[in-house]
Amino acid sequence: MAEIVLENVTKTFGGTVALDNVSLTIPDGSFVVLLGPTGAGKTTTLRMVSGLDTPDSGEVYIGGRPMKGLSPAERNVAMVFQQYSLYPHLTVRQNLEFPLKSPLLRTPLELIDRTVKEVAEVLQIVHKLDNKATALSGGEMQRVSIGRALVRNPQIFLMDEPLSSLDAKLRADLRIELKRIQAKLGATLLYVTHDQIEAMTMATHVGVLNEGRLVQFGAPREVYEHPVSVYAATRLGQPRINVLPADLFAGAPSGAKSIGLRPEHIVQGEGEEALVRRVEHLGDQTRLHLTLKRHDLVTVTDPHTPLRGGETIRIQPSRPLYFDAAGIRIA
Ligand SMILES: Nc1ncnc2c1ncn2[C@@H]1O[C@H](COP(=O)(O)OP(=O)(O)OP(=O)(O)O)[C@@H](O)[C@H]1O
Repeated sequence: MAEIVLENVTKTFGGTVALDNVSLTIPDGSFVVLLGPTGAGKTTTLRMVSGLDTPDSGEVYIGGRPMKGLSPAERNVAMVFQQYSLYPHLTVRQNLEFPLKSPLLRTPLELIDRTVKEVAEVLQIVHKLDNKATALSGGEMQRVSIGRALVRNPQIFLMDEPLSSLDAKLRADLRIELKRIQAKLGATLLYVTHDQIEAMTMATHVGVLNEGRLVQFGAPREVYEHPVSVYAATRLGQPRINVLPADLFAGAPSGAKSIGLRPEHIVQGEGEEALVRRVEHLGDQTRLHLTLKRHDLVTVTDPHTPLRGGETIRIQPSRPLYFDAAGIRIA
């Protein structure tokens, strides 16, 4: 496996700057999740690493080697996309064998057999090896797509929203599976998602992109607890961080324009009076939707709270984050 380095990478399409001078080091064996809304530059970053596209300026290194001029095949990276890219007329076994049967590789047949078996075991699809790809469920098809990446034993895995077309239960199962596979192989994985739960649960590092610029890179907990800006703070956390005018509560430092309060960082019992608009019982937790001086906010509370809509409670911040007028964190 290998470290990936992007050094001052810029890519434009016509008038659109897709990546703006991005420098990023993806450590060997890490699971890096790129976060950002549509158009932030996530897929473009993957394409720069894969060799499907090339930077206008800057350089990509894999395992210390500059990648300029090297094709995707020469880079030894494997990609998994949101849409399964299986051959429908082939069996699962044939789909898994396919990447190894490239004449370029000249892989011995016994090795192909062994590798396919090992990968099928890891992905728990051994019993499906002789099924046609079309006879699989969506989750199984995506496992086979991931398997096609795994058999090649690449230096790097690049995954672009591989779980987003699956239902919630399968997504949750495959999240755990992917993390397990990555840990087992010690693979370097660069992963794009809109799903912040995937980011929090799988990533060793997250990279937050905003309009082609990398605005923060660090462990998910680090970005969650110490975001550099409102933008970075709102990328992680469900329910989202409450961003309110700083003067709603006493104690804001000078220059603070807004206060960021994670739902779990609101203490009940004393402080400002807030109206309970709605009590949302989710089973393992209960959310309170509150209104404080005409501002809406969400907090979490005891799952068995007796509170009901229409009541009032007192709240105050614990561990507040403060941001200036430009949204940059100042405290
Ligand atoms: N081939 C292309 N031609 C023209 N513009 C492109 C091309 N590829 C990307 N762009 C533009 O570059 C910007 C970044 O796109 P990119 O696909 O990297 O975003 P993204 O963060 O992956 O978004 P999404 O979450 O929608 O996939 C966008 O404004 C997009 O429209």
